[in-house]
This record gives sequence, structure tokens and C-alpha cells, in this order.
Amino acid sequence: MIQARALTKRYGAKVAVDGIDFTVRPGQVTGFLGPNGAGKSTTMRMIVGLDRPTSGGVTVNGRPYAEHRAPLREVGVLLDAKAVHTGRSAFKHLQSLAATHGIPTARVHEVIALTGLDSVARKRVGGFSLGMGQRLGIAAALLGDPATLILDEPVNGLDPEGVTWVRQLVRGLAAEGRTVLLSSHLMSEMAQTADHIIVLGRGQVLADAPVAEIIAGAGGATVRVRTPQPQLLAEALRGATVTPLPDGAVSVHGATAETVGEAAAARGVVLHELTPIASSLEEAYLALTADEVEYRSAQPEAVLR
Ligand SMILES: Nc1ncnc2c1ncn2[C@@H]1O[C@H](COP(=O)(O)OP(=O)(O)OP(=O)(O)O)[C@@H](O)[C@H]1O
Repeated sequence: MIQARALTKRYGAKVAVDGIDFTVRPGQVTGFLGPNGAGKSTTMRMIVGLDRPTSGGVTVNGRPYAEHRAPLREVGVLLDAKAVHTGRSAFKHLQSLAATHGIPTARVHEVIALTGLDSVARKRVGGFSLGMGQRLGIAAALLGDPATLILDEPVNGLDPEGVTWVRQLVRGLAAEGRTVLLSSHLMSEMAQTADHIIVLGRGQVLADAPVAEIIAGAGGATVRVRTPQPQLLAEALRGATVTPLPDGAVSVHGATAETVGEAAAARGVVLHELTPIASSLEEAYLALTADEVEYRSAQPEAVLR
């Protein structure tokens, strides 16, 4: 369990984290989202004692990180996989980490097997690919068999097989009752992996809810319809919003596919297509963070007009 109360971090005049409260619960995967500069890394660094809060605080399993006698056994952390640039082998790297934390070598072999590093465990870490480095970072996070895991962009650089592996791993860890906090910019991946989402924007919590609730909050699903009689359809669908789409179809908001089909049948409106379109976590996320992006790309205005 991770609990933040009025957690604040200022760098000079810049407020990176602005008095936030949240709880990350055990037994589920919590996704940590937000635009670049929203304060995710700063928050994660404060959780594991790498940054000091300006005010407020955060505890892991009931205590500030620094007060844990054996922090590696409480919290496993992957913050910057590239931080390990060493001439040592993966095995030696993990073994020395284990030795300084009183963890037996048998556990080193276990995490190497768990993360699929067996064939490269004796090779120099300096020569690892980004994906292998990520796996090594995850192996180090798992070393102490911790109840809480904090993984910043764990799928960064992984191939599709690796992405699926991380998803299954974190889902399995949560199913064992552990607390898992996971950041990623890949929304489709997050939608498949997380149970709960916390969205940050400019240092504040914009949303803290189950994934399904966040998606529903974006305005819900729409129905895509193609008909040669769009005007008649709009009249048949009083109360719903019918918007023309660029390809000649229309988008219906505020009615289910069943309602649209039945209303069309009752009025004798011909339908060539009737497709329910579920809104995605990505759409919900973009709607939530539309006003909070610190570094915005130029909009292609011609397309918007
Ligand atoms: N050491 C620092 N000194 C000054 N400002 C900092 C420092 N670290 C972070 N910041 C600023 O604090 C804000 C939050 O940064 P942070 O790295 O926590 O965001 P983030 O959500 O992790 O972003 P990203 O998705 O890009 O990793 C940003 O405006 C950043 O420029």
C-alpha cells in the first residue's frame, strides 16, 4: 500500500507536485498516467526516498521508505533501467545487490529465470539491448520479493513478446496480493494491464478511479451509422446527437446501437451500417488532460476547421 498525503515538491518557483493525496491499494495494478512533466517521476522518486518532499509525505506499507529496515524487501523499484551501465555480468550485478541486502544467491537464480535472462546472465550488462536492460531492471526490482512494486515505463524498449510478458507478470504479482504502481505512455497497454488509474496533470490529481469508470467518464460510447437518409434518422433519434463523419457516415452519441436500429426500423429508415464504437482509455485520457499539457504540439489547424 502506498499513501500520499498533501505530497508537494517544488524546484525553486516550479511546483512539480502540488499537494496531492492518493492511495495505491494492494491486489490490483494501478496505472500512473500524465503528460510529460506532470510530476509522475518526481512522485515516484519521493515514494522511494530519492527526492525529499517540500511538504506533506508519502508512506509505503505504513512507513516512509527510509524508515524501512530492509527497503528492497518492502518495495521493488524500476525507475531508470538505463542507470545500470556496468562491465559486470547481469548475474554479478544482481548478486552484489542481493549480498548487500542479505538476500540469498538462490533468489538471484530465481529472478534471472523469472525474467528470461538465463541465456545472457553471464554477459556484460554494458552490451545489453534496451529490452534486456529493462528485464534486468525488473529482475532487480523483484529480488527482495517485495509486497510493493513501482515500475516506471517498464515496457519501454520491449518487443511485443516482452510487452505481453510484463503485462502477465504484473497481473500475476497483483493477483498474489501485491501493490503494483505502473507508469506508461502506452494507453492501449495500460487499458489491458491496469485495474485502477491515477492521472496527474501539472502536479495535481486529475482522476483517481477504476479503468472502466475513467472510460465511461469520457462521455461513453457512440454508434457509427451509414444511411442514405441521415435527416430522417436524426428526426427518429430525438434526444441523441447525430454528427456527420468525413466519410459520409454519421456518429450517434446518446443512444445504443439497439435504440438506433429500432428507431430506424419504426420510421422505415434504411441502414447500411450500424456499429457500436466503444470509447477507449486513450480518448478518456486525452479529454482529461486536454488543458494540462505542459509541452503541446502545434495543432494542424486546417484539419480542425
Ligand atoms: N531536478 C529538477 N529541477 C527542476 N525542475 C525539475 C526537476 N525534476 C523535475 N522538474 C520539473 O518538474 C516537473 C515534473 O517533472 P516529472 O519528471 O516528475 O514529470 P513526469 O510526469 O515524470 O514527466 P515524463 O512523462 O516526461 O517523465 C517538470 O516541469 C520538470 O521540468
